[in-house]
Amino acid sequence: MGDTHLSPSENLDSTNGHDSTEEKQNLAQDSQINQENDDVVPTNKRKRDDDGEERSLHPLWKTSLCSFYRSHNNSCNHGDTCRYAHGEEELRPRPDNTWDPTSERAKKALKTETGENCAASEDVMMTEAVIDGEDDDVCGSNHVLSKCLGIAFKHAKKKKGMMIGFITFEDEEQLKSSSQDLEGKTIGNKTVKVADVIPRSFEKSNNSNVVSHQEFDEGVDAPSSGTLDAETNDVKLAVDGSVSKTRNLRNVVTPLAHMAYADQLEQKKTSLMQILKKLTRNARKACPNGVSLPEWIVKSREIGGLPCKLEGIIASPIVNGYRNKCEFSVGYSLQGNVTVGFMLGNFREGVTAVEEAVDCPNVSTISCKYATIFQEFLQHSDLPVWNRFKNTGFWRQFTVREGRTNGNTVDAKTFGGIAEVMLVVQVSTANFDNAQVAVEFKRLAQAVVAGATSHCPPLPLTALFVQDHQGISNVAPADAPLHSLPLPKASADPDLDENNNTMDVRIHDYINNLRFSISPTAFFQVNTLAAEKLYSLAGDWACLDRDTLLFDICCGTGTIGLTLAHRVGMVIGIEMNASAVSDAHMNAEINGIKNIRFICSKAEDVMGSLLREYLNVTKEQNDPNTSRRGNDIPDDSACPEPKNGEMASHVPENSNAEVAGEVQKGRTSEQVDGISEQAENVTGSQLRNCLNVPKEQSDDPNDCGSGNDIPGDGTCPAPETREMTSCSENSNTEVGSEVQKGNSVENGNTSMQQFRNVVAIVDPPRAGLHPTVIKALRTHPRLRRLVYISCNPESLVANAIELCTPSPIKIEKGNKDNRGWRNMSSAGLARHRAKSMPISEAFHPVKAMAVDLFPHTQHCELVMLLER
Ligand SMILES: C[S@@+](CC[C@H](N)C(=O)[O-])C[C@H]1O[C@@H](n2cnc3c(N)ncnc32)[C@H](O)[C@@H]1O
Repeated sequence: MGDTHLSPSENLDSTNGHDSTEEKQNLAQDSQINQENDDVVPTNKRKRDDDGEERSLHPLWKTSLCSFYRSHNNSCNHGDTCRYAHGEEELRPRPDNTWDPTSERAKKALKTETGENCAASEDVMMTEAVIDGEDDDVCGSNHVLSKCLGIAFKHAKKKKGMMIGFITFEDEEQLKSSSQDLEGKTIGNKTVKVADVIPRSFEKSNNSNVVSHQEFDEGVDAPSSGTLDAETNDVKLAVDGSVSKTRNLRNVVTPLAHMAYADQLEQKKTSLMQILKKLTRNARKACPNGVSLPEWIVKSREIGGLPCKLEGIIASPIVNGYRNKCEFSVGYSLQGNVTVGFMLGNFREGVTAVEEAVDCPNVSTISCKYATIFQEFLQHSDLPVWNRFKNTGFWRQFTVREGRTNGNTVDAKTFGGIAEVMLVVQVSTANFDNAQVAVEFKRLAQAVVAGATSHCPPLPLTALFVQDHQGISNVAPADAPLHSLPLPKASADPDLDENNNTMDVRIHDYINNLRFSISPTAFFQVNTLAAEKLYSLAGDWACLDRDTLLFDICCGTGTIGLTLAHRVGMVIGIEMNASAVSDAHMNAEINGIKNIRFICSKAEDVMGSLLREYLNVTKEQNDPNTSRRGNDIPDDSACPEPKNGEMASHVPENSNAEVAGEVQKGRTSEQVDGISEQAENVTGSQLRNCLNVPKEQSDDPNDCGSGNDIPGDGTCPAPETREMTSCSENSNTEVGSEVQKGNSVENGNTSMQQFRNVVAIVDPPRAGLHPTVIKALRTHPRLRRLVYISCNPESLVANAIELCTPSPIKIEKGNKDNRGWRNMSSAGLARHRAKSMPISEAFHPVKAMAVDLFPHTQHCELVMLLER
């Protein structure tokens, strides 16, 4: 699941079909390719604005890359910090508009293929994408074509499957000659095919109904020229060139707000049921010939085709003003006024109008008040607001994050329960004079403090940050520069202290009586009280006891693992966002929780290695009679006993190698554990070092040394992945040292203890789990129970298809039937991938439950228990 904050793109998902069929179809049309086993290079021309200014990219590209990547791989792997989601960053030319394969960056990127360190960055996206990809790779760039391709193909030669590259040309002539050069070119055993990218609906020039970007841009500056209806405050949108829709902000942001809450819940439940049925249908279709249908599919007939019972939907404890984080867009209203609010539509549809969020019931009173304060400030600012078409301007986005006191409920009418507020203003300082910027920031701080204290009672105000982001979309990378602005002391509010300008300022919230420290960019569930219910449910379904090793996959600031740590032997949290991991460490510390470790990495890069590392058991250790049991926590009688007999049949007698051997039967080494090449390269010792587990200790599961003798050099080995790099390098050095400090020293003695139950709770971003993670989870026989939490039921279903479809008796060689994958739904792609899953015992869906974290919207969390 992704951060469900009210970003323009996200809060509009429900109505603008972020995941809708319509979008999939559009995405599928991104290029005209439908080839099998060939490298295909869709082409496109670089556009110029009517004023002659060269646009850095064709609007089509703004969403195409990641969308394509997603539709192709069903995951873009970049989570909340995904810049591909908007595609612009990577599609922008480098400042010098060249890609130099001899540069240090390129060399470093290339080194990854040879097993050396990779300092992958945005600029090496081309190669990064190729490295990232697993079966089929996608890359895109409008860097100078030929050099890029040279590098990309060099990687592609070593990879299997199809590779796609999007290329932009300066002019028609270049397009033509390059296409001719490329068409039919062979690289290794692959042949390049060139195809045109199909423009999206609003870009089709022959469609007179479509509102062009230019028109809209003019509409923004001079409202009378746009297709605007100022009287009704509505905008007529040309969608797909034919359908005209009328929207207002309340309908866009909270489309269910007109319904009674009970009816909203009922509607969500009904639509979830429809989505869940796809799991049954697709797993049935994917069930290999000669393999009998699993019992859950057979029994699904008794429950209307559902894969398991949908037990119900848990209501949100509060329905209005529940959001603890709102990301407001900055732009112009339909009347042409500078406005802080939400966008009326999707940029992809050509909509940039921003309207105030006054009538959106999910937004808290405090957030609304701060949006108004900021809006009033902007209306008198000397610096311009961001222009989404020209990619120029200064003020971009305004985020309000709230922290509650323990035990209080959020009351939308007062500020009850909200004790802390953090404001983050996103700006783009490039092209602006430093001195002017400094003056403006000072004025901003004064305005915010004055606005806060002018209320009675004064609005809470804990910190004010500015985030400097030059990219085209507002989705800033995790390492975008962040500065804290000093808040002037306000006489009316003695709590506001001018000295609170350190970067350490955070807000806090409480879940299950634990205190969580939240840094400005870290993920935290937006509906805290409902999240509490979600985590409790996940914990109950996970059947935890002191003999449980819990993997908290995509753990964010550690909330799930930390709230459940007291119920298990040990938690391993895996999270790719460095500041979230840093928060997670702090949260463990402030709550005195020691049996938890956090790993700062993409799950796909470490999951297989971690499972091998932690589940390296001997027969004795696997024997229920000799394994350690927690005495102080009784087993939950509602939970089935782990099937030790079954485990024994999967877990070999002795070594790790034998574990692999068992899984390996009938497969190539590449398939073993389903670990990608790069993940395989993360060795046990590298992980040990990142976890600060000394070799002697981790090699011997019975060695319960104190871990105090860990050499404190604070370095990790040079790993293959960016995330492992992050343990030791560059911007993540701090986190690296956090990881080193972590809890592992104190808990070194539990690091390699064996646990009878091994459970994973996964809570991925909207795109779902990376295929490599799915394979790792599915092919590790000791993992018997998996609780899947998702705010995107479609991706849960897709991942569950892969986890629950029975293996064939024997993997068919040369199963390369990827014809038509471009038009496949996520479920269809999952079915396709399920066919090449290494032979392994499938999970089965046991039960599902919805938890409503997002009243008034169509979104909802879905939890599913999978067992085997
Ligand atoms: C939906 S949030 C869940 C966070 C946490 N479980 C919670 O409830 O607060 C998803 C988290 O996954 C992280 N993430 C995204 N892609 C990831 C990946 N490939 N590997 C590890 N973490 C990832 C994001 O940074 C984000 O913190």
